[in-house]
Amino acid sequence: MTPDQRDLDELVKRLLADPANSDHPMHYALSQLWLAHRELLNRIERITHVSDAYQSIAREREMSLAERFDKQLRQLEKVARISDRYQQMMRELNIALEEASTHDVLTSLANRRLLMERLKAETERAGRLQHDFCVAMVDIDHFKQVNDQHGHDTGDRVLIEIARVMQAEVREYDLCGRWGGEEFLILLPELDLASAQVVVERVRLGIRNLAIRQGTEALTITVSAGLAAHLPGESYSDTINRADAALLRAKQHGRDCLVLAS
Ligand SMILES: Nc1nc2c(ncn2[C@@H]2O[C@H](COP(=O)(O)OP(=O)(O)OP(=O)(O)O)[C@@H](O)[C@H]2O)c(=O)[nH]1
Repeated sequence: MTPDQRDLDELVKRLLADPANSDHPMHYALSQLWLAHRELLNRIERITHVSDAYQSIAREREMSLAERFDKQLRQLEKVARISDRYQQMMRELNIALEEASTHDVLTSLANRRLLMERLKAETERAGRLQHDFCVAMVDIDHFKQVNDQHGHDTGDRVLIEIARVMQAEVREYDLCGRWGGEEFLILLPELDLASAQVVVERVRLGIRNLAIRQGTEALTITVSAGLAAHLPGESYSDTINRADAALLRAKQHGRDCLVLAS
């Protein structure tokens, strides 16, 4: 509708609505004309709408086969890209979930669950292939004092640093894990007691040499450790218990040392 038509429309509406014109002899005729006019406009609008839809369908039909094929191909590519992104997201989520369920959040070391799985597998392998393996229990000395004197955040930093040294000092196929609060377990496959002792001593001295910065001072942290070689036929819990008993003796001997299990 043009602006002039709109003005005329408004004027007729006002004239018909004005009570002063209700008795005018042309009032009835004008109102009938007005209704007919509105009806006509509505019909034109509907026809235009249908015609637009029809033209768009006709345009689609006129599209060449190649164009339609291209369009469908583009749509398929889009769906494939979305699906690729979705699958990548799912893969990343799975990796993150796997990592969270098998690793300690603070130190990123193996958690107790992963340690137990590997201990079980190693015990079975040792039984099958007559391989040796050793277990070391490593516990921070007087860690409560570190927390009490320097705060929990510093305590956490100490745990992270110790984990880093452990990882650096063991071999690639050894597994370090956080067994409990300030207690760590090192699984040393295919090593006899004497060779495992060398590795665990290296870890112990590496931790001792850490010198963790705390304000102007450098904290010296020591650990005590107990080491046990898995005996043929024994369960991994028994091996851990013997390593734990050796650790207790290390604590009783004044800490900062490694004791071999009997
Ligand atoms: N900062 C921090 N502290 C922890 C965490 N887990 C356990 N601890 C602390 O570790 C300390 C362990 O204390 P204790 O069992 O008395 O052992 P300790 O002081 O190391 O003494 P010994 O083992 O006998 O040498 C407690 O103060 C716990 O709060 C942790 O994730 N972060």
